[in-house]
Amino acid sequence: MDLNTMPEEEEETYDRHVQEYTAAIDHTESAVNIANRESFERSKRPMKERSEERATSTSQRADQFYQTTRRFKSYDTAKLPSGWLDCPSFGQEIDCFIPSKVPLGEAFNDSIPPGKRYSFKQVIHQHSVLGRKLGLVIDLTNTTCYYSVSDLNKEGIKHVKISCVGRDAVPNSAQVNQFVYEVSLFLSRQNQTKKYILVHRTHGRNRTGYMIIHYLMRSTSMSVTQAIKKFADARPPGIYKPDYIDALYTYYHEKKPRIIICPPTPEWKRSSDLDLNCEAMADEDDDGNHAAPILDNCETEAQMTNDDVLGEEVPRDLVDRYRYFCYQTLKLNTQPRGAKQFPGSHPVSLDRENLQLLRQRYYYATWKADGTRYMMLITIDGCYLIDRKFNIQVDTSLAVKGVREKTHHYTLLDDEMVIDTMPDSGTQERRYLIYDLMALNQVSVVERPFHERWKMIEKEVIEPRITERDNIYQSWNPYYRYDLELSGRKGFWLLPTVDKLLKDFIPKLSHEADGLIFQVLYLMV
Ligand SMILES: Nc1nc2c(ncn2[C@@H]2O[C@H](COP(=O)(O)OP(=O)(O)OP(=O)(O)O)[C@@H](O)[C@H]2O)c(=O)[nH]1
Repeated sequence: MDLNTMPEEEEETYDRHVQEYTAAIDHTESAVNIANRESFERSKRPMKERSEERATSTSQRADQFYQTTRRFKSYDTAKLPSGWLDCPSFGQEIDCFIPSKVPLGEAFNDSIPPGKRYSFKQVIHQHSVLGRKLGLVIDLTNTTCYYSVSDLNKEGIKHVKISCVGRDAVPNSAQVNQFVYEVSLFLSRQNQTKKYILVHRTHGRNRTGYMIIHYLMRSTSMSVTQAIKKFADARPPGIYKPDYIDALYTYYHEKKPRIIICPPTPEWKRSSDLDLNCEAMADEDDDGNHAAPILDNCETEAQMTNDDVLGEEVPRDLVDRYRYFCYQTLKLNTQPRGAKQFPGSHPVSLDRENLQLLRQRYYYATWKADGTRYMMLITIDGCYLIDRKFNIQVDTSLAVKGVREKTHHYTLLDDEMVIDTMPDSGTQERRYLIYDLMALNQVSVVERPFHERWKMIEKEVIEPRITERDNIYQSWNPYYRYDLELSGRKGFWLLPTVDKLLKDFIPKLSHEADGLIFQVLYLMV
């Protein structure tokens, strides 16, 4: 196959334009001679070099061709997304990703000179020439008017739409999570043949880069700076909206180094943003350089409450999968989609009838922190909060992957979210007080005695995180803001020391306590 071969329907128009083109330009060497000479020289070079050269020479020819054909036919480019025509079609591969501008279907042919067309027919063709097989297209535009997915369906390429609404906003966490989820799902189903994922918004820079960088952050140990650079190298100039870059640093708890300079808006985008009066025009499916809407720690401003809705929505499939995992971990029988009720254990009141339980078992005591209970599921894709109604939301202010060599995957904790009010300043801070561990890296530990589980919280969750924090500070990523992670293990006391707990400890707490909890240590024999 050859990149120089256009898909069938275009051949006729293409040929006609080529004839017009060849007639219009002045040649000192005949076309046949040039073709023969080039073909001879090409045959002497290695295969890969040849196909890359073909791609370049095609685009050079297309450019010349476009300049010339413009003289013969006028194309109504006003219908195109601004800057689209001159924006390079796609970038280098980044692992399995190919960042791309939006392919435009045949309905746009009257607006695009043949050499500049970029529909899915060309996309598929061009990548197959480069030896790449597309398996998935992730469309981040907020419209369906650019192309029909029928060409993709015919080729067995999956199409996923994640509509990124909102001119001013970086994609929200739900959209980011859906992106990461779709990619992970796709990759987990790959067989031997590597298949690629084409990701596009309108021009394939800001939102496209933002999403791909999120995936890199969660699946590798790169820092934000490294991931931003990797994307920029593959798809120059990379993300050029400062707000998007800031949002990535905020999201992954990294301080932005001073040397990070946001590239200027590319020329092809700038010139298209000016109307005939040289006034800046608004984009139809892209956004301006507005303030980043989310993720800054605005919590300090508003008064926090236990009833605040924390975290952001996650895709439905993921909710079902995580619910089912909770049921399996807690050894409750159910079908994958039958997990509907919150499965966590619940204390019973210490009434007259239950008092005898204190004689049958050994207990630890702890204060009943007055907050909101969440089970917390840590996966490499993020930290999920599971509330008493069994809703599952992702919380971006909690531990996130991207800075760790090794992270928890499917570790399930039980905790109480409390709001601590600092005695001196009166400022509020959310804290997650972990009081139980149900699964450690996919393995259920509910059948182990509580004192073992409690030790495991310290050994497997808290201590590695502290070590990691120290490594992060000392080594390659001194910018990671560990202080934004607000979790700790809840303290437990042996029953004989309850008096101390009541008189000394509880009065000094920075949050409310409304009683005591007795936790079974093990049965008395
Ligand atoms: N199991 C357990 N629960 C705790 C602990 N600290 C606080 N809690 C909270 O206490 C709740 C159980 O208390 P109950 O009074 O039986 O239930 P409740 O009425 O839903 O709780 P509140 O809304 O806090 O009044 C749990 O669901 C947790 O939210 C702890 O250390 N262990």
